[in-house]
Amino acid sequence: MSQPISVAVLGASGRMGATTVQALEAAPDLEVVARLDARDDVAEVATAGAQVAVDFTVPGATEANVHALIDAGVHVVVGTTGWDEGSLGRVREHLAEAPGRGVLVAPNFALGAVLAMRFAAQAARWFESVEVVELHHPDKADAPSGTARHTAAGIAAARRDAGLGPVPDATSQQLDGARGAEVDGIRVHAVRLRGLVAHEEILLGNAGEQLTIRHDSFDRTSFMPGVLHAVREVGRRPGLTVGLEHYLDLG
Ligand SMILES: NC(=O)C1=CN([C@@H]2O[C@H](COP(=O)(O)OP(=O)(O)OC[C@H]3O[C@@H](n4cnc5c(N)ncnc54)[C@H](O)[C@@H]3O)[C@@H](O)[C@H]2O)C=CC1
Ligand SMILES: O=C(O)C1=N[C@H](C(=O)O)C[C@H](O)C1
Repeated sequence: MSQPISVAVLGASGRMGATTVQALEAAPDLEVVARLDARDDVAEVATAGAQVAVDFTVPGATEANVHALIDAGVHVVVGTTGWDEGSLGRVREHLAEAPGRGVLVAPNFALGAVLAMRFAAQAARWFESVEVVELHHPDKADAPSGTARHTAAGIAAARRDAGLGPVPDATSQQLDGARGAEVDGIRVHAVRLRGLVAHEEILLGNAGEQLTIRHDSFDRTSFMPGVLHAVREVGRRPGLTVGLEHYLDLG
Protein backbone atom coordinates (compact mmCIF):
# COMPACT_ATOMS: atom_id res chain seq x y z
CA MET A 1 0.00 0.00 0.00
CA SER A 2 1.21 3.57 -0.67
CA GLN A 3 2.02 5.98 2.16
CA PRO A 4 -1.07 7.22 4.08
CA ILE A 5 -2.15 10.84 3.56
CA SER A 6 -1.16 12.81 6.67
CA VAL A 7 -3.94 14.98 8.03
CA ALA A 8 -4.25 17.77 10.61
CA VAL A 9 -7.61 18.52 12.24
CA LEU A 10 -8.43 22.07 13.42
CA GLY A 11 -11.22 22.27 15.98
CA ALA A 12 -10.26 18.76 17.09
CA SER A 13 -11.92 19.13 20.52
CA GLY A 14 -15.28 20.17 19.05
CA ARG A 15 -18.24 17.99 18.04
CA MET A 16 -17.27 17.68 14.37
CA GLY A 17 -13.51 17.80 14.93
CA ALA A 18 -13.61 14.91 17.41
CA THR A 19 -15.84 12.82 15.13
CA THR A 20 -13.47 13.56 12.22
CA VAL A 21 -10.39 12.46 14.21
CA GLN A 22 -12.15 9.14 15.00
CA ALA A 23 -13.13 8.59 11.36
CA LEU A 24 -9.62 9.40 10.10
CA GLU A 25 -8.05 7.07 12.68
CA ALA A 26 -10.26 4.23 11.43
CA ALA A 27 -9.17 4.71 7.80
CA PRO A 28 -5.99 2.76 6.90
CA ASP A 29 -5.02 5.15 4.06
CA LEU A 30 -5.21 8.29 6.26
CA GLU A 31 -3.13 9.29 9.28
CA VAL A 32 -3.83 12.01 11.87
CA VAL A 33 -0.58 13.89 12.51
CA ALA A 34 -1.95 16.95 14.35
CA ARG A 35 -4.98 17.80 16.49
CA LEU A 36 -5.35 21.56 16.99
CA ASP A 37 -7.90 23.59 18.88
CA ALA A 38 -8.44 27.23 19.85
CA ARG A 39 -5.16 28.01 21.62
CA ASP A 40 -2.86 26.17 19.21
CA ASP A 41 -0.64 27.71 16.52
CA VAL A 42 -1.74 26.82 12.96
CA ALA A 43 1.95 26.64 11.99
CA GLU A 44 2.05 23.29 13.87
CA VAL A 45 0.41 21.62 10.85
CA ALA A 46 3.59 22.16 8.84
CA THR A 47 5.85 21.00 11.68
CA ALA A 48 3.75 17.85 11.94
CA GLY A 49 4.16 17.19 8.20
CA ALA A 50 0.47 17.39 7.33
CA GLN A 51 -0.46 17.22 3.64
CA VAL A 52 -4.14 18.03 4.24
CA ALA A 53 -5.85 20.02 7.00
CA VAL A 54 -9.54 19.73 7.93
CA ASP A 55 -11.16 22.80 9.53
CA PHE A 56 -14.23 22.39 11.75
CA THR A 57 -13.83 25.47 13.92
CA VAL A 58 -16.02 28.58 14.21
CA PRO A 59 -17.20 31.10 11.60
CA GLY A 60 -15.03 33.84 13.16
CA ALA A 61 -11.79 31.83 12.82
CA THR A 62 -12.08 29.74 9.68
CA GLU A 63 -11.01 32.26 7.02
CA ALA A 64 -7.82 33.23 8.89
CA ASN A 65 -7.08 29.52 9.40
CA VAL A 66 -7.41 28.83 5.67
CA HIS A 67 -5.00 31.65 4.73
CA ALA A 68 -2.48 30.39 7.31
CA LEU A 69 -2.87 26.83 6.03
CA ILE A 70 -2.31 27.88 2.41
CA ASP A 71 0.88 29.64 3.58
CA ALA A 72 1.86 26.48 5.46
CA GLY A 73 1.71 24.56 2.14
CA VAL A 74 -1.19 22.19 2.86
CA HIS A 75 -4.42 21.43 1.04
CA VAL A 76 -7.51 22.39 3.04
CA VAL A 77 -10.95 20.82 3.57
CA VAL A 78 -13.30 23.28 5.27
CA GLY A 79 -16.59 22.26 6.87
CA THR A 80 -16.98 25.38 8.99
CA THR A 81 -19.82 27.69 7.98
CA GLY A 82 -19.96 31.49 7.79
CA TRP A 83 -18.39 31.98 4.34
CA ASP A 84 -19.63 34.69 1.99
CA GLU A 85 -18.60 35.91 -1.47
CA GLY A 86 -16.04 38.32 0.05
CA SER A 87 -14.23 35.66 2.11
CA LEU A 88 -14.33 33.14 -0.75
CA GLY A 89 -12.92 35.78 -3.12
CA ARG A 90 -9.97 36.46 -0.80
CA VAL A 91 -9.14 32.73 -0.69
CA ARG A 92 -9.38 32.53 -4.49
CA GLU A 93 -6.90 35.42 -4.78
CA HIS A 94 -4.53 33.81 -2.28
CA LEU A 95 -4.65 30.49 -4.14
CA ALA A 96 -3.70 32.24 -7.38
CA GLU A 97 -0.31 32.80 -5.70
CA ALA A 98 -0.09 29.16 -4.55
CA PRO A 99 -0.54 27.06 -7.70
CA GLY A 100 -1.34 23.41 -7.11
CA ARG A 101 -2.88 24.02 -3.67
CA GLY A 102 -6.51 22.86 -3.25
CA VAL A 103 -9.18 24.23 -0.90
CA LEU A 104 -12.68 22.79 -0.59
CA VAL A 105 -15.32 24.75 1.33
CA ALA A 106 -18.33 22.48 1.79
CA PRO A 107 -21.35 23.56 3.85
CA ASN A 108 -22.50 19.96 4.23
CA PHE A 109 -20.59 16.66 3.87
CA ALA A 110 -23.62 14.36 4.27
CA LEU A 111 -24.17 12.72 0.89
CA GLY A 112 -27.95 12.85 1.32
CA ALA A 113 -27.84 16.58 2.06
CA VAL A 114 -25.75 17.21 -1.06
CA LEU A 115 -28.29 15.24 -3.11
CA ALA A 116 -31.22 17.09 -1.50
CA MET A 117 -29.64 20.41 -2.54
CA ARG A 118 -29.14 19.09 -6.07
CA PHE A 119 -32.73 17.80 -6.30
CA ALA A 120 -34.06 21.14 -4.99
CA ALA A 121 -32.16 23.06 -7.67
CA GLN A 122 -33.46 20.66 -10.34
CA ALA A 123 -37.06 21.03 -9.15
CA ALA A 124 -36.93 24.79 -8.60
CA ARG A 125 -37.75 25.90 -12.14
CA TRP A 126 -41.04 23.94 -12.11
CA PHE A 127 -42.56 25.49 -8.97
CA GLU A 128 -44.05 28.90 -8.33
CA SER A 129 -43.28 28.88 -4.60
CA VAL A 130 -40.34 27.62 -2.58
CA GLU A 131 -39.17 28.05 1.02
CA VAL A 132 -36.35 26.40 2.98
CA VAL A 133 -36.63 25.26 6.61
CA GLU A 134 -33.50 24.14 8.47
CA LEU A 135 -33.70 22.49 11.90
CA HIS A 136 -30.68 22.08 14.20
CA HIS A 137 -29.45 21.40 17.73
CA PRO A 138 -29.60 24.53 19.93
CA ASP A 139 -25.80 24.70 20.42
CA LYS A 140 -25.31 25.84 16.83
CA ALA A 141 -23.74 29.32 16.56
CA ASP A 142 -25.00 30.51 13.18
CA ALA A 143 -28.45 30.91 11.63
CA PRO A 144 -29.48 30.19 9.00
CA SER A 145 -27.22 27.18 8.46
CA GLY A 146 -24.55 27.14 5.77
CA THR A 147 -26.47 24.33 4.10
CA ALA A 148 -29.68 26.38 3.95
CA ARG A 149 -27.78 29.33 2.45
CA HIS A 150 -26.19 27.07 -0.19
CA THR A 151 -29.57 25.45 -0.89
CA ALA A 152 -31.28 28.81 -1.32
CA ALA A 153 -28.49 30.11 -3.56
CA GLY A 154 -28.82 27.03 -5.81
CA ILE A 155 -32.60 27.42 -6.01
CA ALA A 156 -32.31 31.14 -6.73
CA ALA A 157 -29.80 30.51 -9.55
CA ALA A 158 -32.09 27.87 -11.11
CA ARG A 159 -35.09 30.22 -10.92
CA ARG A 160 -33.08 33.04 -12.51
CA ASP A 161 -31.88 30.74 -15.33
CA ALA A 162 -35.51 29.72 -15.96
CA GLY A 163 -36.64 33.36 -16.06
CA LEU A 164 -38.91 33.00 -13.02
CA GLY A 165 -39.82 36.12 -11.07
CA PRO A 166 -40.02 36.53 -7.31
CA VAL A 167 -41.77 33.92 -5.17
CA PRO A 168 -45.37 35.10 -4.54
CA ASP A 169 -45.97 36.61 -1.10
CA ALA A 170 -48.73 39.06 -0.23
CA THR A 171 -47.49 39.71 3.33
CA SER A 172 -47.90 43.42 4.06
CA GLN A 173 -47.79 43.34 7.85
CA GLN A 174 -45.64 41.11 10.01
CA LEU A 175 -43.94 40.65 13.34
CA ASP A 176 -40.18 41.00 12.73
CA GLY A 177 -38.73 37.67 11.61
CA ALA A 178 -42.07 35.93 11.08
CA ARG A 179 -41.26 35.31 7.42
CA GLY A 180 -37.71 34.17 8.14
CA ALA A 181 -34.56 35.49 6.47
CA GLU A 182 -34.13 36.15 2.77
CA VAL A 183 -31.22 34.52 0.92
CA ASP A 184 -31.06 35.53 -2.76
CA GLY A 185 -34.81 36.19 -2.63
CA ILE A 186 -35.63 32.79 -1.08
CA ARG A 187 -37.18 32.63 2.41
CA VAL A 188 -35.17 30.56 4.90
CA HIS A 189 -36.47 29.59 8.37
CA ALA A 190 -34.28 28.31 11.22
CA VAL A 191 -35.53 26.05 14.04
CA ARG A 192 -33.34 25.25 17.09
CA LEU A 193 -34.49 22.31 19.21
CA ARG A 194 -32.80 20.06 21.80
CA GLY A 195 -32.63 16.52 20.43
CA LEU A 196 -32.05 17.54 16.82
CA VAL A 197 -28.74 17.21 14.95
CA ALA A 198 -29.05 18.67 11.40
CA HIS A 199 -32.15 18.60 9.22
CA GLU A 200 -33.49 20.47 6.22
CA GLU A 201 -36.78 20.65 4.34
CA ILE A 202 -37.27 22.30 0.99
CA LEU A 203 -40.95 23.04 0.36
CA LEU A 204 -41.96 23.59 -3.27
CA GLY A 205 -45.52 24.59 -4.13
CA ASN A 206 -47.75 24.95 -7.15
CA ALA A 207 -51.53 25.40 -7.30
CA GLY A 208 -52.95 22.13 -5.93
CA GLU A 209 -49.63 20.35 -5.20
CA GLN A 210 -46.59 20.35 -2.94
CA LEU A 211 -43.21 18.64 -3.22
CA THR A 212 -41.22 18.27 0.02
CA ILE A 213 -37.55 17.31 -0.12
CA ARG A 214 -36.24 16.42 3.35
CA HIS A 215 -32.86 15.34 4.64
CA ASP A 216 -32.01 14.25 8.20
CA SER A 217 -28.60 13.81 9.79
CA PHE A 218 -29.39 11.86 12.95
CA ASP A 219 -25.73 11.53 13.92
CA ARG A 220 -22.45 13.30 13.04
CA THR A 221 -21.11 10.07 11.55
CA SER A 222 -23.37 10.95 8.59
CA PHE A 223 -20.83 13.60 7.55
CA MET A 224 -17.80 11.31 7.66
CA PRO A 225 -17.91 9.51 4.26
CA GLY A 226 -18.01 12.95 2.63
CA VAL A 227 -15.19 14.31 4.79
CA LEU A 228 -12.92 11.31 4.07
CA HIS A 229 -13.71 11.50 0.33
CA ALA A 230 -12.78 15.20 0.37
CA VAL A 231 -9.49 14.53 2.22
CA ARG A 232 -8.54 11.94 -0.41
CA GLU A 233 -9.51 14.21 -3.33
CA VAL A 234 -8.47 17.75 -2.36
CA GLY A 235 -4.81 17.31 -3.34
CA ARG A 236 -5.89 16.39 -6.86
CA ARG A 237 -8.12 19.47 -7.29
CA PRO A 238 -6.17 22.74 -7.29
CA GLY A 239 -7.90 26.07 -6.63
CA LEU A 240 -11.05 26.81 -4.66
CA THR A 241 -14.08 24.53 -4.85
CA VAL A 242 -17.32 25.43 -3.07
CA GLY A 243 -19.61 22.48 -2.35
CA LEU A 244 -18.90 18.74 -2.12
CA GLU A 245 -21.14 18.16 -5.15
CA HIS A 246 -18.19 19.15 -7.37
CA TYR A 247 -16.17 16.22 -5.96
CA LEU A 248 -18.98 13.72 -6.67
CA ASP A 249 -19.89 12.30 -10.05
CA LEU A 250 -23.49 13.51 -10.01
CA GLY A 251 -23.87 13.73 -13.80
N1 LIG B 1 -19.83 20.92 6.54
C1 LIG B 1 -20.48 20.06 7.32
O1 LIG B 1 -20.88 18.96 6.89
C2 LIG B 1 -20.72 20.41 8.75
C3 LIG B 1 -20.35 21.64 9.19
N2 LIG B 1 -20.52 21.96 10.50
C4 LIG B 1 -19.97 23.26 10.88
O2 LIG B 1 -18.71 23.04 11.50
C5 LIG B 1 -18.45 24.06 12.46
C6 LIG B 1 -18.11 23.42 13.79
O3 LIG B 1 -19.25 22.77 14.29
P1 LIG B 1 -19.20 21.98 15.69
O4 LIG B 1 -18.11 20.96 15.65
O5 LIG B 1 -20.58 21.55 15.98
O6 LIG B 1 -18.77 23.16 16.69
P2 LIG B 1 -18.05 23.06 18.11
O7 LIG B 1 -18.33 24.34 18.79
O8 LIG B 1 -18.41 21.78 18.78
O9 LIG B 1 -16.50 22.98 17.73
C7 LIG B 1 -15.71 24.04 17.30
C8 LIG B 1 -14.31 23.82 17.86
O10 LIG B 1 -13.44 24.77 17.25
C9 LIG B 1 -12.55 25.24 18.25
N3 LIG B 1 -11.95 26.50 17.80
C10 LIG B 1 -12.45 27.77 17.92
N4 LIG B 1 -11.60 28.65 17.36
C11 LIG B 1 -10.55 27.93 16.88
C12 LIG B 1 -9.35 28.25 16.19
N5 LIG B 1 -9.06 29.52 15.87
N6 LIG B 1 -8.50 27.25 15.82
C13 LIG B 1 -8.79 25.97 16.12
N7 LIG B 1 -9.91 25.59 16.78
C14 LIG B 1 -10.77 26.56 17.15
C15 LIG B 1 -13.41 25.33 19.50
O11 LIG B 1 -12.63 25.40 20.68
C16 LIG B 1 -14.22 24.04 19.37
O12 LIG B 1 -13.52 22.96 19.96
C17 LIG B 1 -19.69 24.95 12.47
O13 LIG B 1 -19.49 26.05 11.61
C18 LIG B 1 -20.78 24.04 11.89
O14 LIG B 1 -21.82 24.74 11.29
C19 LIG B 1 -21.07 21.11 11.39
C20 LIG B 1 -21.51 19.90 10.98
C21 LIG B 1 -21.36 19.43 9.62
O1 LIG C 1 -23.70 23.26 13.01
C1 LIG C 1 -24.09 22.14 12.57
O2 LIG C 1 -24.42 21.23 13.30
C2 LIG C 1 -24.16 21.97 11.11
N1 LIG C 1 -23.67 22.90 10.36
C3 LIG C 1 -23.64 22.89 8.94
C4 LIG C 1 -24.52 24.00 8.41
O3 LIG C 1 -24.56 25.09 8.99
O4 LIG C 1 -25.15 23.80 7.36
C5 LIG C 1 -23.94 21.54 8.35
C6 LIG C 1 -25.00 20.77 9.08
O5 LIG C 1 -26.22 21.39 8.83
C7 LIG C 1 -24.71 20.71 10.56
